[in-house]
Amino acid sequence: MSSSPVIDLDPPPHPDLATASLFFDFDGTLVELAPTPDGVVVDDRLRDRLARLAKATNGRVAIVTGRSIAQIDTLMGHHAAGLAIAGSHGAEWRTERTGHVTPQRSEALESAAAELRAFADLEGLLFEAKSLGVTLHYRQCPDREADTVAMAERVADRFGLQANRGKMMVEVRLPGDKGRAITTLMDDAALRGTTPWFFGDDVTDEDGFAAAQALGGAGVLIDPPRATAAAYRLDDVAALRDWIDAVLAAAEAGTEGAA
Ligand SMILES: O=P(O)(O)OC[C@H]1O[C@H](O[C@H]2O[C@H](CO)[C@@H](O)[C@H](O)[C@H]2O)[C@H](O)[C@@H](O)[C@@H]1O
Repeated sequence: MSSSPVIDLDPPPHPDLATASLFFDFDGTLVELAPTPDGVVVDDRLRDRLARLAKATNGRVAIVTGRSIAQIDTLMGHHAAGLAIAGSHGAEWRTERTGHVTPQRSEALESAAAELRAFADLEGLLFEAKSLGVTLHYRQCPDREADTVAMAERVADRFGLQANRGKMMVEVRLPGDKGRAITTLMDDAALRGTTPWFFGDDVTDEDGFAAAQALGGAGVLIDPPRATAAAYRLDDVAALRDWIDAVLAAAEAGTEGAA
């Protein structure tokens, strides 16, 4: 079987913050991955970086995540209030103008969650309950991957829900994707006509990269080289933090580039 070679991508240039809208995935992009969902570290330097970016872009900074908005609020504290957030892969969102827009949890989701919780208990998986979905994590028992994914896909299919895979996990949830999430946020009067940049690490971020590009912007992969719809790449969370610091330093010194 032949597969096309993966071409490495350049690091992103500095965006023109006067016209850019910046969208960030959370886990693996803004914060380092941890063994468990509750184990991630959100430090004050990250909160400070996001606040300074929001100031420099006139508020056009958003988190676009597979986590629920409630989880981001818990992890970010009151700093989350200053940012737009699309949670649950875009099934819910919150901006200053719209407030929190979210569908109801469906009976199908309740039933699917009960079945998957029982499966997780039996298999020794970490079960994560979220506002509009559930995640089965096999990071602690990678040999359970195939069975776990198969179970999640069966249950999603039976209850008319969406299953998707991510890093060492599979989710069952209400429909949504990060492309739609970015398109929805970009329709806000404050963002319309600006240039979207989306930074993400996981396969579920690929829809977001494609949407950013379709809207005249670009995706930035935060991961080792792989086949991707992103136009640029940085190695990891630390490299993204350094890049943000350089962008902020240039902007705050009044020497910002205009990509
Ligand atoms: O869209 P994201 O913001 O990247 O969220 C995707 C999922 O992230 C979380 O899981 C991932 O991070 C965990 C903590 O570092 C890690 O243990 C796990 O293996 C990763 O897949 C979160 O728990 C999920 O709910 C999100 O959907």
